[in-house]
Amino acid sequence: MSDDDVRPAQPAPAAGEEVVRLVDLKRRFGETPALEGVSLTVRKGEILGIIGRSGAGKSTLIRCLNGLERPDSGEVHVEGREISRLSEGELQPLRRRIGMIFQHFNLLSAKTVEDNVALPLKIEGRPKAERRARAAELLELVGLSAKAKAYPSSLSGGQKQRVGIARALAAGPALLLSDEATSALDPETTRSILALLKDINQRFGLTILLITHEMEVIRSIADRVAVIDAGRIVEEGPVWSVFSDPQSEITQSLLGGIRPQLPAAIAERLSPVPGREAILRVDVAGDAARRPLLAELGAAVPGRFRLIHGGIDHVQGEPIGSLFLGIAAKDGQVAKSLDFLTARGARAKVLGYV
Ligand SMILES: Nc1ncnc2c1ncn2[C@@H]1O[C@H](COP(=O)(O)OP(=O)(O)OP(=O)(O)O)[C@@H](O)[C@H]1O
Repeated sequence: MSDDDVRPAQPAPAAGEEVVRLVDLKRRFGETPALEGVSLTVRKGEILGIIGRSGAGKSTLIRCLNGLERPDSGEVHVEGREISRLSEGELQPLRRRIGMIFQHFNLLSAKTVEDNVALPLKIEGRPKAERRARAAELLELVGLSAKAKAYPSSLSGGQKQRVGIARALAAGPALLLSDEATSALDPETTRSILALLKDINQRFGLTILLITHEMEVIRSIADRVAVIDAGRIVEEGPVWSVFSDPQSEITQSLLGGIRPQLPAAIAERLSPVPGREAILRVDVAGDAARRPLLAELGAAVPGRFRLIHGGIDHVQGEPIGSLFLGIAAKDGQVAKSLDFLTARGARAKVLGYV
């Protein structure tokens, strides 16, 4: 299919313009605050990941964005238009500017794959021939042309989500909202669906806002990440930057599974009382992660040290990493090593002693 096919039917904002802007969004359910003043923007062509634990407010945020929920206060701008006070009738055309994909796919079981994909166009009253042609193009895009006449029950989870993606793109949306779209899929299928989303984003400049509770999803495809906790955005920034230096406890905890951790056998023996060997955590990003830091440390600071665990990863093409070092706690070697590593742009701290 050509680039024109996924371009929105109405004029879209210029590159870098805000597709979504939320301003101080608040929503309570009785005594329960779901959103406590959320402000964020999504710019054209970017993939913003919103991550948070269960109950953090993610679904409420999405529902405010597509007009299914009205905030108590604050503003929801989609393509420059404030939508939070619009009537149902006024919301209908705007909802077409937002495609959605869901954890459980939400396909109609009594309709064929191609009819599911064409459904948004049928609702718009577009002619049958156009619907057929568009469904065929989209099914080709998601690699499912052979399944056009099949019913959803005969598809795998990954195939169902591909149909969901094709359907979400049918009306040429300005924004794709992904609500835990890979949470029900196995890791390999998850990777293929995320690769498809990234491909669509890069080829057509489609703006994507994805909601997830998995950092791996953010790491794979998002440009920016916003961490939501108890109805507030607690941290936001480019993915590599947040991953390399997470500020909030919740972000650190969400990253726990994918950042190197001190091996349990050593963590259990760790003591705050200075002993034979100091255990250091050294976090590096950008230039500090590109240099031969350990060789330089060995040459600059005399004494014995060992690499216990860690490595360098690449996120959005930026090297970031965490290293755990054991350094002999004598002759000032620990203090000299800390000074040296800090001067080289690393973040180094003593976790304890063994
Ligand atoms: N309709 C509702 N009535 C009452 N409380 C609600 C309602 N919707 C959400 N809440 C509450 O608001 C808070 C935020 O819920 P929300 O569903 O937005 O979180 P979430 O991050 O999407 O969680 P999950 O990942 O489990 O879906 C929770 O405390 C939830 O119990």
